[in-house]
Amino acid sequence: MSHGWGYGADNGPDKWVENFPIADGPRQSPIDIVPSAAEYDSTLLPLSLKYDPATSKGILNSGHSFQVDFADDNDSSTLTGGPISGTYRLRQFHFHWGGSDDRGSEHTIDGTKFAAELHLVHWNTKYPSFGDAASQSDGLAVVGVFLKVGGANPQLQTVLDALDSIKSKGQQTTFENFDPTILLPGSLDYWTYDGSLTTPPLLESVTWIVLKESISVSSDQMTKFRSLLFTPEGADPNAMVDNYRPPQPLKGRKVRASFQ
Ligand SMILES: O=C(O)Cc1ccc(OCc2ccccc2)cc1
Ligand SMILES: [Zn+2]
Repeated sequence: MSHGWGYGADNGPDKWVENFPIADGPRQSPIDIVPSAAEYDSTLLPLSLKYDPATSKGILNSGHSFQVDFADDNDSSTLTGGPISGTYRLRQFHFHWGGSDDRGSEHTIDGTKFAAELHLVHWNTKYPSFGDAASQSDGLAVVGVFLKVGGANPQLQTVLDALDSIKSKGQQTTFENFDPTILLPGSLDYWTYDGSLTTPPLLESVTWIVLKESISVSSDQMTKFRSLLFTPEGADPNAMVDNYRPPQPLKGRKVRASFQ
């Protein structure tokens, strides 16, 4: 049985290049964001995120993270404005987190890691499907939100309460009437740059939109993330922690800021 990619010593981020040579490509993600080196771009539009809670469908343990999936057969939940042109549909959101509160985010700010990072994944409706869009240079737009340890986050808790039902890889359950807007911080100021999926197949199809303002998460809530397993029911249990890729070389890319 081929040993699929993961986050362990034998199949983790340093090994991905063996099966996915694009891992050493020119626009890989995540990156370290250096605010003082980012360029304010006054032509960047405000983000417009319009989500319909009726589009949320279910929550799944993918074996790499957990994700909430959305119906994307119409324009009920979309991202427009910001650095992108046209309309991108919300497909799913998921998180990356650490084995302890001092690490877990994929992007970093001046080298600072956060405890976790939320990714809201959208695809460009100029393409017929998510799968088609995922292989195009302007196919995806991911909004990244840092989770900073502090007070408990009640809005996040509704998601965490569902995790007991999807402890093992492959488990899923319904997750309806959820509006991901409630997970967003007050400010939608952002940095943006051209990058990639942060997991295999590492496709260089993502316009990254990383919010400047974080949302809060308590240390107890972080413990809930770590109760998930990378492994399927019945296998030796392996805690789902440190499911993040470290920052990748910038290779000359510019990071733009929507704010001064
Ligand atoms: O947010 C991220 O981590 C980037 C990312 C976004 C979407 C995503 O979807 C899985 C997937 C995408 C394309 C092809 C196969 C699988 C996988 C990773
Ligand atoms: Zn992600």
